[in-house]
Amino acid sequence: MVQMSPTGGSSKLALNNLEYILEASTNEVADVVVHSAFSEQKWVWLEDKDEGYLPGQIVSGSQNQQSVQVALNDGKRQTCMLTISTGPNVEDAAQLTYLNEASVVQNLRLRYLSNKIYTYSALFLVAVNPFQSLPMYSDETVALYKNKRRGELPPHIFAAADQAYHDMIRNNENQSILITGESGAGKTESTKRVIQYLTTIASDQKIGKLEQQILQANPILEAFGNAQTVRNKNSSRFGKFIRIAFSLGGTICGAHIDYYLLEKSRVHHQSQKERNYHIFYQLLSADDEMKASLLLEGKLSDYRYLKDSSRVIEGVDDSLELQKTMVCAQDAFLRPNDPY
Ligand SMILES: Nc1ncnc2c1ncn2[C@@H]1O[C@H](COP(=O)(O)OP(=O)(O)OP(=O)(O)O)[C@@H](O)[C@H]1O
Repeated sequence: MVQMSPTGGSSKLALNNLEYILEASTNEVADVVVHSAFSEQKWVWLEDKDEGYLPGQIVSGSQNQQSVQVALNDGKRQTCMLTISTGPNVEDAAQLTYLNEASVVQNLRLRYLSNKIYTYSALFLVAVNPFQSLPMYSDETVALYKNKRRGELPPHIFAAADQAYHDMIRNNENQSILITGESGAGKTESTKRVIQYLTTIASDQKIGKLEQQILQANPILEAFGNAQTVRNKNSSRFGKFIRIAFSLGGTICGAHIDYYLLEKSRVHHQSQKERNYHIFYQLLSADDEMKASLLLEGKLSDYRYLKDSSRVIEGVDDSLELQKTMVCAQDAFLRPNDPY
């Protein structure tokens, strides 16, 4: 039974990914607390003085309305008034009082809206793609996160990289960082930030700009393994396993990139809004001399594997990209014994 009381009170309800405060009006609910939806059927828990928690189901009401009707299992219905609250904002989703999909998503959303794109979820770090350049990856930020314990500073990809580095040194064990997410989520960007962090804190100054050397392999890998898709104009269509080797003293002494699972079917079929691998468009944008040396003739529309695809990527000049690929390829051939 739901207790009725003449005094006012407030309660919380998670609905449609928003957290509401339910306010009891004077002669309605008082100690009724609706905590959270626990399924997509808008089931809610109602706190009850005698029974603890009672399951109820929202039978009418929406975000735009002032109240919702909650049906209890004993057939009674209760009207609850709604006020939208801003909801939780915690650095670790594990700290949420009510752990359900709605409150986790709402927490990520609120943090994202104030440019806090990183949030812990117990052992994991969740990154929300900001799709804009945020001033959070400077050398000063790297220095700030160095040797810090988790929790001392806000969640950050640098904190994850620092933890892996120190666990390796402390336990003398190999460490792995798994970066996963759907296409366009920001995996490649996160990988670059991990490399940036490790090469900054663990490089021997005599060796030079390690980060640049490791990332220098990117143009050639991306030319042959990346393509424009509807989700990401520079989507990696292969998996990458990057191994960074450290000396016993903790400085980087080598790096190796393994690749796997190239999306081969893209070579012969692309949808109209997507492209084949960048390299094809880059080569066809080359000057006449280079095209002749590669026995390339004609335009994109003359090639069966390219003519039905999207042609250009907004903001990308394929001939400039070709130059970067060429520099990268020449570097690789000119320095075959370079450990990096
Ligand atoms: N932390 C970030 N800061 C700024 N922009 C970002 C960040 N992460 C991702 N982006 C933007 O989102 C775009 C897509 O990210 P990215 O290429 O890393 O995704 P991905 O998960 O590797 O995708 P795919 O699986 O398709 O290769 C990037 O080109 C970049 O513009």
